[in-house]
Amino acid sequence: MEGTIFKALSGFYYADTADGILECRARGRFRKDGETPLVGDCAEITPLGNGKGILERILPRKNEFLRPAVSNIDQMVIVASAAIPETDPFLIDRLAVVARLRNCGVVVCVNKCDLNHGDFLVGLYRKAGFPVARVSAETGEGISELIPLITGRVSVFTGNSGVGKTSILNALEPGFHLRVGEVSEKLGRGRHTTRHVELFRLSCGAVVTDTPGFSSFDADLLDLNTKARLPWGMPEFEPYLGKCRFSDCSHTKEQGCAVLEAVAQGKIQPSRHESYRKLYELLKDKKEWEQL
Ligand SMILES: Nc1nc2c(ncn2[C@@H]2O[C@H](COP(=O)(O)OP(=O)(O)OP(=O)(O)O)[C@@H](O)[C@H]2O)c(=O)[nH]1
Ligand SMILES: [Zn+2]
Repeated sequence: MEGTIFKALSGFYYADTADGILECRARGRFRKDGETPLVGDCAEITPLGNGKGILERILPRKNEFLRPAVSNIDQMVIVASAAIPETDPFLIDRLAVVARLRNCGVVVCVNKCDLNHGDFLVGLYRKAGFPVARVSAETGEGISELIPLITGRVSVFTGNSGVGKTSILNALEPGFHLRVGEVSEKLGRGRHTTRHVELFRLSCGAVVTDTPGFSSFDADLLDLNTKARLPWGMPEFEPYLGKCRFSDCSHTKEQGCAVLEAVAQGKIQPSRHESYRKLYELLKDKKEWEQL
């Protein structure tokens, strides 16, 4: 039978199947082949009775991420805020590049609008072409506009620490006290969490996970192929790609660059191009083998 892995914990994989939830072990072959089942995977499972099963095979993935280790994600919901802690647009841009280059959609969710409307962020990302929801997890404002953006899809909620990811998930599902405050203060430095990754099905039909602690997906950013494909990580660059004077144009400083011209004409926003340039510099000196 087939099942979707929604939780991985201490060597057990919990899969949602037609027969309900099965607690599974992976066949020894997985370890031998260096293959790790991920939360989000669709798997072939042999049921063993008693709610237990064996993972036989992972079906082809639509995408996969390293940190958090999840697969088959439809979209990244990037939670941002113009109130404390303010979100740096460069972070949003970085996350959005990772998502797009992994065949994963992006929704920008500007939270804490009860404290600050975040017009700058809302305008910036609407103009860049992303679906944007403006919400307050505190008052519930805008949450009804977020729901259609996530219904029927698997979303990973991410964004800088304290921006309100968990609060939004709780606002989406009242009474769904998603690991609130499950934070170890003992470790001293900042917020360290020992949470596992888990997919949750909300009653509105959305499947969600929030990233354990904060993940900038930087490991994913530096992964294979990002450098060559970076321009395709910026959706509003697309109409101009292939139209530069030089075919190997980096779109950072060249004469006859169609992307730079679009920036000059106000069709691409300077802050988005600036993020692209920073990412380009970051990835420029990475040799292919270092990116593996
Ligand atoms: N005023 C206001 N406060 C909010 C809102 N959303 C969240 N907060 C507060 O912001 C703080 C952080 O919220 P969390 O939901 O824990 O943020 P998080 O993004 O999950 O944080 P990490 O788990 O550290 O990644 C809490 O004190 C919340 O009560 C909001 O819309 N308005
Ligand atoms: Zn160019």
